[in-house]
Amino acid sequence: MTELKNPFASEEITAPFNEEWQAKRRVAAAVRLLTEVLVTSSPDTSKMHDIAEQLENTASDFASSPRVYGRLDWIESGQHGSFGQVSHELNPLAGYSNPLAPPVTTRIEGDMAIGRCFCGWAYEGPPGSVHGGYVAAIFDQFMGFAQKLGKRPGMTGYLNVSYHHRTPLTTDLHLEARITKQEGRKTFMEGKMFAHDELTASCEALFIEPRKGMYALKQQARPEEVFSPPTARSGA
Ligand SMILES: CCCCCCCC(=O)SCCNC(=O)CCNC(=O)[C@H](O)C(C)(C)COP(=O)(O)OP(=O)(O)OC[C@H]1O[C@@H](n2cnc3c(N)ncnc32)[C@H](O)[C@@H]1OP(=O)(O)O
Repeated sequence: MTELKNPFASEEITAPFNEEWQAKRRVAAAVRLLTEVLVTSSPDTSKMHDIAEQLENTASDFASSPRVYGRLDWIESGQHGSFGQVSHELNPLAGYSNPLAPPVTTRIEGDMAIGRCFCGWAYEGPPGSVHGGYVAAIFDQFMGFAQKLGKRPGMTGYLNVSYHHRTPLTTDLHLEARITKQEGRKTFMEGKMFAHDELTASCEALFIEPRKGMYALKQQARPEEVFSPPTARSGA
């Protein structure tokens, strides 16, 4: 079971597996900063075109290194860490090496899961507030971690989110979750999100352990095609 052991479950941020991830965390932090600056600044247009060219060159330079697509490929060589360690880095909500991740941090305290998150201006939906889709995504990640309490890890069957108050940007968000019921492969949970002690959102979630267990997912077919993001130059 160590392969899928969850490395998110510490109050401290788990250290990177090796120097490669340490460097990638730094790059990811820089990209996060870039995203924050992009959506909160207004340089003149020609300066922005210059910046875009620099970034395009940086991306090409990056892309010329060996490419690895997907966590299964990342673990294949044994050089980049275990499935859990790679997930810890690349998870789209909690991965320190993935600039899409705010990131969400998580830990277990007794029979509760506790989480923390902080969303900058790039996450704005309603004015000054976190986009509701991101609130749901944060819950999905957090509840997916919290099901660890039940020891039957599975995938989200449903996630019903209630939005009580706006969830503010640039504010420490506190998350709590607990199991309400377990029936065989099914784990039912409830979760809450707070900002400054105010309940902003809550959820009810069902996670279902797949018939053949989570390991079976590793045997399933993986996407074949290499994804090339559209660029402004290609007109998208
Ligand atoms: C360990 C880290 C995990 C991290 C998770 C991160 C969170 C995620 O983003 S997961 C991604 C989003 N979720 C998904 O993609 C899941 C897609 N769905 C599936 O793959 C499958 O439907 C799966 C695995 C959930 C269940 O499939 P399977 O194992 O075949 O279940 P199956 O035997 O049909 O049903 C089991 C039970 O669950 C119930 N059930 C299945 N789906 C649902 C559902 N959506 N809602 C309610 N009940 C359901 C069935 O009715 C059945 O109940 P009972 O035993 O009482 O008859």
